[in-house]
Amino acid sequence: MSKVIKGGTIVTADRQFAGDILIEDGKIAAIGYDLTADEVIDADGAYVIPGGIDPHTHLEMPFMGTTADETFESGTWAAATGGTTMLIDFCLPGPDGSITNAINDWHRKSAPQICSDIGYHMAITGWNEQIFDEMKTAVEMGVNSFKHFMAYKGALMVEDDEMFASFSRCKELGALPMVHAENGDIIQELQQKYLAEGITGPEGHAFSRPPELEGEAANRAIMIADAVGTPLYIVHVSCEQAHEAIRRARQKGHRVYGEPLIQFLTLDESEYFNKSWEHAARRVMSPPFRSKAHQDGLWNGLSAGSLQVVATDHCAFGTEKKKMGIDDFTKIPNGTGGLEDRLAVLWTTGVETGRITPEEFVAVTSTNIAKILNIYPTKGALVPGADADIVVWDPKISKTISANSQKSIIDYNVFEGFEVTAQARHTLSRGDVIWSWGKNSSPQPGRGRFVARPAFPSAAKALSKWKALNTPRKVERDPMNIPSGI
Ligand SMILES: NC(=O)NCCC(=O)O
Ligand SMILES: [Zn+2]
Ligand SMILES: [Zn+2]
Repeated sequence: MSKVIKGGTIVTADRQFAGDILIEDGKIAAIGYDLTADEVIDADGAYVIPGGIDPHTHLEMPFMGTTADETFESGTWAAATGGTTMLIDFCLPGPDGSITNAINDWHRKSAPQICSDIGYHMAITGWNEQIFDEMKTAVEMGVNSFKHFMAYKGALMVEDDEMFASFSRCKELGALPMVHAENGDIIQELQQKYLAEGITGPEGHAFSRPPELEGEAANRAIMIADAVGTPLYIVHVSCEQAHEAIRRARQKGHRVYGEPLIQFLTLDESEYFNKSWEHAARRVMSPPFRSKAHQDGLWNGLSAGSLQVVATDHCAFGTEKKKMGIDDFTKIPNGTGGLEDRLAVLWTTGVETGRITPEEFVAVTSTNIAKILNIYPTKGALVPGADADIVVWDPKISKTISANSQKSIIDYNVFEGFEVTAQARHTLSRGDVIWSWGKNSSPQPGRGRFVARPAFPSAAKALSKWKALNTPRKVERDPMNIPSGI
């Protein structure tokens, strides 16, 4: 059965125009005027945008001795109700260290639960021949991005030489290396320092992870990627120190991408000084929320193009699990929520204020990451042939964000009380309407699909060519000009 989305203003990453979108067999069949179909979806007075893609989630993440509460079912459903139609989740190696087994484990967990499409990044948390070999298999399984934690010493953290080896393997395979950029060694020292001083509350989390430690690690990761000759994606950029490193690298022609979180654009470190332990602990994530002084730079980066993607790092532990750190902030499971509210909060604080345009909104919530991860234009685009992952985005539907009414499974919301002035009137995933505002939509677990991502995004190919032209070469000397040995 064909559908047509009629009467809306279509917004892509580069323009806005009035038009209709015809959908057939889960794909966009045509974009034009006065199109007809079996079913009409009313977009009158609304925008029509590509479904949001959130490239940074940790559903059911085993972490810090527990597991994140947000499931693949509740997480993909909450995301869909907020206009996000694809998540990219992080696979973590299990006790056997196998990354291919980890990918299959994530398939086993996610497939029966997801109501919309999913992709994976693979975490590299050590280095050995098995990982070297299995990275090739992972790429063949449709995972073309590999995450390196420079923090979480003793758990997920890798050393510089391991990153160099893994980035080199990424280059060989045409895969994208990603980093969590914080100096894990110094964080551990500062954690012990503040605990010894009797600071055990969530404020200690912020004190022990100053922005300088993120900036240093961002510079280090950029240096390693440049030495190898590969692009680099820096996740959850929170501060000016990291953003400045990215700007400098990009001005030198390095292909470095930066991903601020919707939380970092709108919330700040004062949350950690709240007198309620629970309020503060619920907001413990890494890197921590920063002072307001950092927010303007992140916003400017989105409109200037030095930062490309707004994500959420949705890693949601309920309050009961946060209490694991009641006497020691280093034991508070790190992570907050955000995937349900990312688009509405960014639209309200960004587009409605004029900080970003509707086109930039589409770019940073969908199109840019689709290009970076090599799934454009199947995803992140409104063009014939693309998957019909589409949102009728209604700027006149407003709501007050609250844990009491959210679809997310956890018992709090870091955006509690935010008045947002835009919502998904309809969310379509591969042409199926999976959410409609004001209707009693319910999740359809298992209808989502894994989206395999081919390797060799164009940036990696271009960089390889340029590096090959400029690589250091042996100087051929006439033996006559070489002094004989003494
Ligand atoms: N970010 C966070 O606090 N938790 C999730 C794991 C990570 O991304 O570092
Ligand atoms: Zn991280
Ligand atoms: Zn993360």
